Amino acid sequence: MVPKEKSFHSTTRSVHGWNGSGNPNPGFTVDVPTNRNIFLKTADAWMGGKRVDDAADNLWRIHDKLYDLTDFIGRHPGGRFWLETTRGTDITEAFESAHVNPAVAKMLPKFYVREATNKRNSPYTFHEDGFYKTLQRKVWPVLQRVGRGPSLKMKLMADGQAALYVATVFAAAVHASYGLAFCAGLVLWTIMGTAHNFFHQADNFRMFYFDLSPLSSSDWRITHGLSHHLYPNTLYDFEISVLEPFIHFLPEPHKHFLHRYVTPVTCHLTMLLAFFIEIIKRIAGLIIGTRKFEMINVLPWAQCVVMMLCTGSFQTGLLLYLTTICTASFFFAWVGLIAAHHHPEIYHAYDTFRSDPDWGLCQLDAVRDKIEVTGSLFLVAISFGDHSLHHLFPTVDHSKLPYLYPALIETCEEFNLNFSFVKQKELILGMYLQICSANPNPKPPGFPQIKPLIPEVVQKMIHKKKNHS
Ligand code: HEM
Repeated sequence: MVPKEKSFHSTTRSVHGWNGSGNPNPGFTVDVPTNRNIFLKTADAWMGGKRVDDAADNLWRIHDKLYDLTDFIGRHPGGRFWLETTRGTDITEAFESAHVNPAVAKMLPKFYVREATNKRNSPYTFHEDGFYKTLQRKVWPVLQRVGRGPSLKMKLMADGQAALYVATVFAAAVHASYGLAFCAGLVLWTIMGTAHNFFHQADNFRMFYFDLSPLSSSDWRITHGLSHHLYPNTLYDFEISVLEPFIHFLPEPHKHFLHRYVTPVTCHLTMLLAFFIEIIKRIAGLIIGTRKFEMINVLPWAQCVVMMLCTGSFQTGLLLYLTTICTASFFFAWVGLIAAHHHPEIYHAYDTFRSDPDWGLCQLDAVRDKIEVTGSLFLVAISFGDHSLHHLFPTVDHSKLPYLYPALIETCEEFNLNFSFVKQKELILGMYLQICSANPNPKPPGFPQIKPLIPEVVQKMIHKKKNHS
């Protein structure tokens, strides 16, 4: 039954009020994630909410077992951050997707403490004969051959973008040129896409290129890496909740008409100002003590000061900097939102949930890949291409993901899944349609049983693999 209550301001009420299929967060034991609808949505608040919902004491939960990884934090090859941050939570999805190497799971018994007494909050499964574990087994020999880390081209691209950004910022400041400040913004947008590839991996200096923007790589490791990636388009996806009330992607049956028909226009203003809102949140967090000061977060201010010093004018320097970050903000947000996740045919909370909650299948339900960028490392990096594979193997460098297509397509065929790419224009239109949508999809998610769209570069790899075997 669809609730009669209409709510414009309060998603708490709307989510609580939903009674269509019992739970807008199907499969999860918690109906509305703790802290989902608070005013100041931050990475720390999301993690704190998950700690409450997962109830893993002060330990780490993987499947139905609790582990104490305290002594392993400093020795973790992926870096301290991932384990330090996730203490007290269920890390099943993070653990399973971060490590393709089967040797890693064999280390767990050393840290075993006891069985968990409560049911896992998350519905996702990782059965050995399920889609994801089957795919992982096929992918592992490929990764052993090609490696998981960045190629030289990927590293040079990231370093080149960073150098170009610094040069453009200086040029804009020296010439007091708004045109160059706009160009600096475009370069900043591209570098953020590339740096995103690096913050998913073990600690490395290139992930800090992301902090050239007013966004923080350590926050994004949580809000993007641990939230959006592991639970895409669900109520646990921070990248959905943080946009509310400015952009509502979930097809809530009682969505206010302003959210449906006005925000598809005003969302562009939100995209333009998104970085500002982050700056304000960051300052607010520092003032009220919910955020710790990190030296790296000084980078954006330093750029602003450089622009002021070079132009000799507070106002001109500030306006130049604002031009740069508004440009980066708009392109990063818009390209991100049309990249892969939003279309009424892509799974979102409230839609009918699949009957087999294999984590890999649920990832494919919430992602679509655009055909146009496939095969170009630069376009893939700046526009979140190869996105299905990136979601399935987030710690594998983007330069290595294309090698995994034959294994993905083969596993999809084995599981009777008609994996297909889509055209970019469908995802652009889909993003706006999704904002307008208040009709949960009654069909279980999946790919349509029509001729799949596979780019030529991927077809060639599949043929090559078939010829080899
Ligand atoms: C929140 C959970 C975790 C996350 C997000 C995470 C993340 C990562 C990342 C990003 C890497 C680098 C990947 C690479 O080099 O390909 C890594 C490597 C590794 N992690 Fe974790 N990790 C987690 C939990 C654990 C746990 C619980 C263990 C073991 C008890 C573990 C053991 C390892 C090992 C052994 C490696 C090296 C793998 C290899 O060289 O093949 N990790 N992890």
